[in-house]
Formats: sequence, structure tokens, C-alpha cells
Amino acid sequence: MGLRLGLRIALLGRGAWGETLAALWSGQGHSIRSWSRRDGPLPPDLLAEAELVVAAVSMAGIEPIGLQLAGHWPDAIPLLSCSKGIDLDRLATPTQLWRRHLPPQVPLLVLSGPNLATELRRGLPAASVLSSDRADLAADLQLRLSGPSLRLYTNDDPVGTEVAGALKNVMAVAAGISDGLSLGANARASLLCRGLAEIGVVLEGLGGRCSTLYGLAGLGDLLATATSELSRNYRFGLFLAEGLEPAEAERRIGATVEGPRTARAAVGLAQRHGWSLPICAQVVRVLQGSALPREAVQALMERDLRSERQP
Ligand SMILES: NC(=O)C1=CN([C@@H]2O[C@H](COP(=O)(O)OP(=O)(O)OC[C@H]3O[C@@H](n4cnc5c(N)ncnc54)[C@H](O)[C@@H]3O)[C@@H](O)[C@H]2O)C=CC1
Ligand SMILES: O=C(CO)COP(=O)(O)O
Repeated sequence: MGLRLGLRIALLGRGAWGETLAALWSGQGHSIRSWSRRDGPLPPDLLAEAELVVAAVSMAGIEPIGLQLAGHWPDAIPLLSCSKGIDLDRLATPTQLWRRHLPPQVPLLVLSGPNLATELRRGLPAASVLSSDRADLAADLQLRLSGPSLRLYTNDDPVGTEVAGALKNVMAVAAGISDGLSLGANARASLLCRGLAEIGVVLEGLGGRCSTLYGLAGLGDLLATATSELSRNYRFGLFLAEGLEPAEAERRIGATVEGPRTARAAVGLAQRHGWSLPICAQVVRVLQGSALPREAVQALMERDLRSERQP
């Protein structure tokens, strides 16, 4: 990467998040060449001039795009992954999925934090984390991509950052259920606090650091997503509490809702590693139709009593 301030960015995905990032960064003088599924096949030269590739597709898009780009990646051009979820088939984070297809020398970075696209599109301020094992690169991109409405911090815990950003969507679904059932402020706070502990089990279990849990990608995004009707995952939970089937709830939202598949992936990871993830497990029971939302809440309240340190 040269010393120019304006970067040549290739953007994969022009959904709500991709459009928002494109608007922010083009407004800061970066040049954006973007591709979205609706444009048709990936142009073979999309990455040719790029200094940075930004991936803002939903989890479902990573594998097909990774397959198409494998073998065509310009040497060592970094990828900034902005997706939030755990892949259900491979129980993998977004960068773990990308890594399967990209040359080992391609540096990977993660962007995650309390970043409801609708608010950023309105010009409202927010902060986020740029995470990478490559501290030099993260610091360089922090400087170039931070702007008047999106302030970037760095950390060197990409796995923890991704797990936090993925699992908060499950907790947002659970909070939507709780609020949809009118269980009150105490219930929501209790749920989110225990939800944070549960995110910590997965985060530390996969090698992330506890400090990330309490940072922007963890507690920060949990607070934003699990308390705002701008969040699709939270709205999805509200619809479940109303008695809608999951498929109908997704249809009404009409955009990506990563929480449901991530909940099932988290339960898959829990089975593999022997972890206890009670909130994720109850969200999955509701999704599978094996419990009504009220029964899931009751099951959480009736668990054996334990120390706060245990999940
Ligand atoms: N909307 C938001 O506020 C934020 C979203 N995110 C994350 O960014 C990711 C994208 O979210 P949104 O843009 O909001 O969703 P969206 O539903 O508005 O757009 C999804 C994008 O992914 C692409 N896509 C989906 N399946 C694909 C496939 N099989 N092949 C190729 N492309 C495919 C779509 O064409 C579209 O560009 C999600 O993982 C989400 O959790 C992260 C931060 C904020
Ligand atoms: O990740 C987000 C905000 O940080 C977006 O949340 P939703 O996908 O629930 O809308």
C-alpha cells in the first residue's frame, strides 16, 4: 500500500452494510469499485487495481464468492471482512471461511462493532473495531478509514472480534423475544448479562480474549443490537414472540438475519466442545418449533441454580 490517502477499494456486496460503507468511504475520498450478486457474475478484473478488498456480504455469500475468487487473488492484497455470523456447515467464522480459499499470504482483517447501518446512513456517529494479527496494517487502515461518523479502534484479536459480532445476533433474537413477551427491563438486563457470559464461553473457547468481550465488538454491539428495533435480529425475535413461524418472520424482515443460523452453529460448537450455552439452546428450540417462546423463557428460569461464574 502506498502513501496516498485515497485507497482503491474493491467492495463485495451492496446490501445495507455494503452500501453504507461505500457511501462513508467514498465520501472520505476513497475510490470504490463494487460488485453485488444482482450485477451478475463477478467481473474477472474486479480486484485487479484494488489496494483493499472489503467483503460485506451475508455469511451465505462467502463460500460461493471465495470459490470464484480462489486463484484470482492479486498477491497479498488484504481482505477486510465485515460479515457477522458463524457458518452452520463448517462451524467457522467469516475469516476462517475466507482463509480456506485465499493464499496464505493474504492479510485478513475484521470490522465489527455497534454499527446499525440505518443510523450510519443518517450521518449519526458510531465507533467500531478493526481487528487483525497484522498490527501495522490495522493501524494504517485505522488512519485511512476512520472518518467523521465512524471512529475506528484497533485490536489484535480477530477470532474474539468475530465471535462477539456473531453471537450478539443470537442474544438480540432472545432480547426481541423477551421484549415481545413484555417481560420487562429486569428480564432483558438479566438475559443480556447472562448472554454476555455465554458469548464469553465461545469467544474464549475458540481462543479469543476476554477484553474483546467487553469492547465495541462485544458489549458494545450487544447493547446496540439487542435494544434497537433497527436491528433485524431483534425484530425477528419480536415476531417470534408474536407467534410467527421463523420463515414468515424472515420473510417480513426481507433482509439478512444472521442470528438463527448462528444460534444453530453455536449449539453445534457447544456439542463439539462440551460447552453449556443455555440461551443459544433455547433460541434453537424456538426456531425448531420444539418450544414456544414462553416455554423457552420458563426453561431458562428453571435451570439448576449455579454460581454467576458458570454459564
Ligand atoms: N446492516 C447492518 O447494520 C450491518 C450488517 N452487518 C453484517 O454484514 C453482512 C451483510 O449484511 P447486510 O448488507 O445488512 O445484508 P443485506 O441483506 O442487506 O445484503 C446481503 C448482501 O449479501 C449478498 N449475498 C447474500 N447471499 C449471497 C450469495 N449466495 N452470493 C453472493 N452474495 C450474496 C447480497 O447480494 C447482498 O449484497 C451480514 O453478515 C450482517 O450481519 C454488519 C454490520 C452492520
Ligand atoms: O450488526 C449489526 C449492528 O451492529 C446489524 O444488526 P442486525 O443484522 O440485527 O440488523
